[in-house]
Order: sequence, then structure tokens, then C-alpha cells
Amino acid sequence: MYKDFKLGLCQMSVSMSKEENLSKAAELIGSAVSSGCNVVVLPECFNSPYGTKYFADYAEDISNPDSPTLSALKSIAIQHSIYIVGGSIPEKRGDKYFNTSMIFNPSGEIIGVHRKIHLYDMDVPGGIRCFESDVLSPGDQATIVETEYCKFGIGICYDIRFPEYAWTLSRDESVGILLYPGCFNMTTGPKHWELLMRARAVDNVVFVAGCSQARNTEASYVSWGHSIIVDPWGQHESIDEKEGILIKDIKFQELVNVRNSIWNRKHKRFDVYRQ
Ligand SMILES: NC(=O)CCC(=O)C(=O)O
Repeated sequence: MYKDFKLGLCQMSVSMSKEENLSKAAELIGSAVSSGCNVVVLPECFNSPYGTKYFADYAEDISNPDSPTLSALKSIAIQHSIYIVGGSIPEKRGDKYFNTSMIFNPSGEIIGVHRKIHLYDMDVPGGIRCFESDVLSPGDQATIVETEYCKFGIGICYDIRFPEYAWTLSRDESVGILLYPGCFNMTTGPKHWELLMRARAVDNVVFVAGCSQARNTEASYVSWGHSIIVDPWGQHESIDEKEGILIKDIKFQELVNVRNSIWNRKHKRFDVYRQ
């Protein structure tokens, strides 16, 4: 059911130029592959600055196989023969916009498309104020993709705050890892990013990874960074706020050991819980 692999999270710095962002993604993925990664993840909004004012201008129609980001990621997946969780991009679909992640297999085929389910609307006095729902529509599907290593559960950033969603993904035993492209900010990042990633790992006895944009203090939305990989014990490795790659061997014996000794997955009391 599980096969070990090497995971690389590309914490990239995103600029105003889509072209530059696509070449940066190619460069970082190339470095991750040189270090032996079989699965590489990009951040939320990796081809566009994060922010509702940018989404329409950077959006792509992914039903068109020649759309620039889709075709770039497809070629990179084929070139290196790896899985790519393509962060997310603003997607235009009919007259609606979504925050969308495309997942590619080593043959360059799209094996999953996740549209962010929980839109990030938040207003913290003196801190972050963001209303994705001004522009975006929410996705309505839980996304699980099948790979030769295990099934991956996919969420985007704010989706991490919802334990019900993480359980929806990880109740299938063959889901060994939850992957969240993200872009927390300087208000909630320091307080909640690591906490939420570790909580979801321990709740579900699963690996969890959050791949952030690198911090750009010139941007209108300043990313927290600190891409992170958590094991099923809740132990984590992370990097700082700068551009870089976090690499870890994902070894499933650890997951099996914890599931065999801590039984919270089996002790759930759906007869007591209320919706
Ligand atoms: N882009 C996002 O979804 C940000 C989520 C976030 O920062 C949070 O606190 O939640």
C-alpha cells in the first residue's frame, strides 16, 4: 500500500512576472530532483502574487492544454519523471475564478485537480484582512490522487484549518500524506501555521506537508514562509522564511508503527459527535 519516497517542498519567491515565476519553479524543481526527490510541491499561487486584486489578470483556463502554467508543469514532470503537486494558480472556468492545484504524474498527465474548498475570508483588527470570496468561488470536491507511493490527500492553505476535511481525506487508509500548498501571512503564520500542520498529522496519524511562498516584504500580502513536513508522531522539520527547498525521506514504517500503537483513528465516536 505504501512505498517510501523523497519529498521536496519548493518554497519559492513569487514576483509580478508570470514568466519569471514559471522559470523559477522549473529551476527549484530541477534542484529538488538533483537531490533525489520523486515528488515535488510548489506553493499556493506560485505563478501570481497572492491577492484578490491579481487573480483575474493571472488566471488561466486549464481546459486548454496549451495554457502556460499547465504546459510548463507538464513538461517539467515529463523531463524529470516525477510527481508534481503544482501549488495553486488562479483558474478561470466559465465566468468563475477558483484557486486551483493541478497534480501531475511522471508522464505529465494530470491525475487530480483540487479547487480550494474553504475560501480565505478573515478580518483580524490590526492584522490581516482578506476576502477571497470577493473574487473566487469555492471548490466542492475532496481531492485524493493515486500514486505509486501512496494516495495523496490535497488541500490548499486555509483548507488546513478544517479537521473534518483532513479526516475526509485520511480516513482512506492508503492516504499516507496530506499535501497543502499554502501562503499564510505575518498575522496568523507565527501563531497557527506549525500548530495546524502538526495537529492534522496527529489527528489523522498521517504525514502532513505545507509548502509556502517565500517571504517578500515588498508584496501587498507578506507570506510567513516556514514550509514544513510533519511525521505521524507530530515531529516536524521546517525551513525559515527565505527561498529554499525542504527535503525529507518519507518512510512509511513510521506511519505503520504509530497507527499500530495509537488507535485514535479507530476510536472515533460518530454515534456521539454532532454535525
Ligand atoms: N491563503 C490562505 O488561505 C491563507 C490562510 C491563512 O493565512 C490562515 O490563517 O488560515
